[in-house]
Amino acid sequence: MHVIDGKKLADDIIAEVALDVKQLVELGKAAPGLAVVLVGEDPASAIYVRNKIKRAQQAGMKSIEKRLPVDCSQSELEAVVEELNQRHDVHGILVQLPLPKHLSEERIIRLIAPHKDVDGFHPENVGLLATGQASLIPCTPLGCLEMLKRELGDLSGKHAVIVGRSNIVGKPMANLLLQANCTITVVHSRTSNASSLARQADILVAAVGVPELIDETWVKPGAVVIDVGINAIERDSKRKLVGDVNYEKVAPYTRAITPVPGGVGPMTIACLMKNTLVAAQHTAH
Ligand SMILES: NC(=O)C1=CN([C@@H]2O[C@H](COP(=O)(O)OP(=O)(O)OC[C@H]3O[C@@H](n4cnc5c(N)ncnc54)[C@H](OP(=O)(O)O)[C@@H]3O)[C@@H](O)[C@H]2O)C=CC1
Ligand SMILES: Nc1nc(=O)c2c([nH]1)NC[C@@H]1CN(c3ccc(C(=O)N[C@@H](CCC(=O)O)C(=O)O)cc3)C=[N+]21
Repeated sequence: MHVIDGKKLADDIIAEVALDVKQLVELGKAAPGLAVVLVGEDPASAIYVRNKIKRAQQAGMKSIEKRLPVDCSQSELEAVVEELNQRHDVHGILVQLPLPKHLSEERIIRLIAPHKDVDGFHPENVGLLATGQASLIPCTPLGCLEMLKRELGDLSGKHAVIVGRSNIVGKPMANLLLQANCTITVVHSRTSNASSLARQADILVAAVGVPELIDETWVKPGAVVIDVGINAIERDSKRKLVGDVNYEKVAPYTRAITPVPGGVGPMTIACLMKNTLVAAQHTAH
C-alpha cells in the first residue's frame, strides 16, 4: 500500500503554472485573474477560499474576492457575476456552492460566461465534457483523474465505482473516467447494494459527504481508493478533517489511497489554477 501525496503533486502543478504565468506576463499580457464569490459562511468553502488565495499568490495570479451577506438577493448576486463577466482583468469566475436556499444555483451558473467558468459547471461546458470535447473540466474530478493516471497509467478496462452523483463531483467524474475507457458504476443513496458493487471496483472514488462511511467491507483488496470527502468533525473535543473513507480500516487493503487532508483537496486547487491559466491563455487581454 502507498499513500498518494496530493499536496506534493499540487505543489509541482502550481510551480508549472507559475512558470506559464511568468511567460504570459513577459509577453505583455495581464496576469490571470481569478474571482471567487462567497455568499455567507460555509466551513468547507472557507477552507477552500483560504487555500485558493494562497495558491493564486504562489502562481503569480491576481486574486479577487467578492463576499456577500447570507441574506443577499438573487439580483444582487447576479449583478456581481455580470460585473465579473465584463471585467478584462478577470479570467476565471467561481461562485462557491452550495448557495443559501433562497438563491437559484442553476440561474447563477448559467449566467457565468462559459469561457470564464473555471469550475466547468455551466451547461455548455457540461455538455462539451459529456460529448468528449475539450472544455473547462471541473477541478475536483480533474485532480482525481490526474492522480489515478499517475498511479495506474492507462486506465482502459478498469472498473471504476463512484459513490455519489452530484453535479460537482460524481457526475463529471463518471464522464471523465468513461472517456478514459473505464467501465463505470455510479452508486448513490437509493442504491440497494452499494457496498457489494463498490467491492468490485479497481478504482473507488468516494464523494458522499458522510464522514468515514466507507470501511473495508466496501473495498476489493488491491483497489485504488480516492477520497473526495472533506468533513469537519469533532473528536476527543478537537476539530478535525476526515474523508468519506475510514482511512485506518481501508488503507491496509488498498494498492494506493489518498489521505484527508493532503489528497484531493490540494489537487482541486491546483486544477483551479490550471483552468484559470487556460482561460487567460484563450483571451486576448
Ligand atoms: N476535495 C474537494 O475538493 C471537494 C470535496 N468535496 C467534498 O466531497 C463530499 C461530497 O460532496 P458533493 O458531491 O458536493 O456532495 P452532495 O451532498 O452534493 O452529494 C452526495 C452524494 O452522495 C450520495 N449519498 C449520500 N449518502 C449516501 C450513502 N449512504 N450511500 C451512497 N451514496 C450516498 C447522495 O445520493 P443522492 O443523490 O441519492 O442524494 C449524493 O449523490 C463532501 O464531503 C464535500 O465536502 C466536495 C467538492 C470538492
Ligand atoms: N463552486 C465550487 N467549487 C468547488 O470546487 C467547491 C465549492 N464550490 N464549494 C466547496 C467545495 C469544497 N472544496 C474544497 C477544495 C479544497 C479543499 C482543500 O484545500 N483541502 C485541504 C485542507 C487543508 C486545510 O486544513 O487547510 C486538504 O484536503 O488538504 C477543501 C475543500 C471545493 N468545493
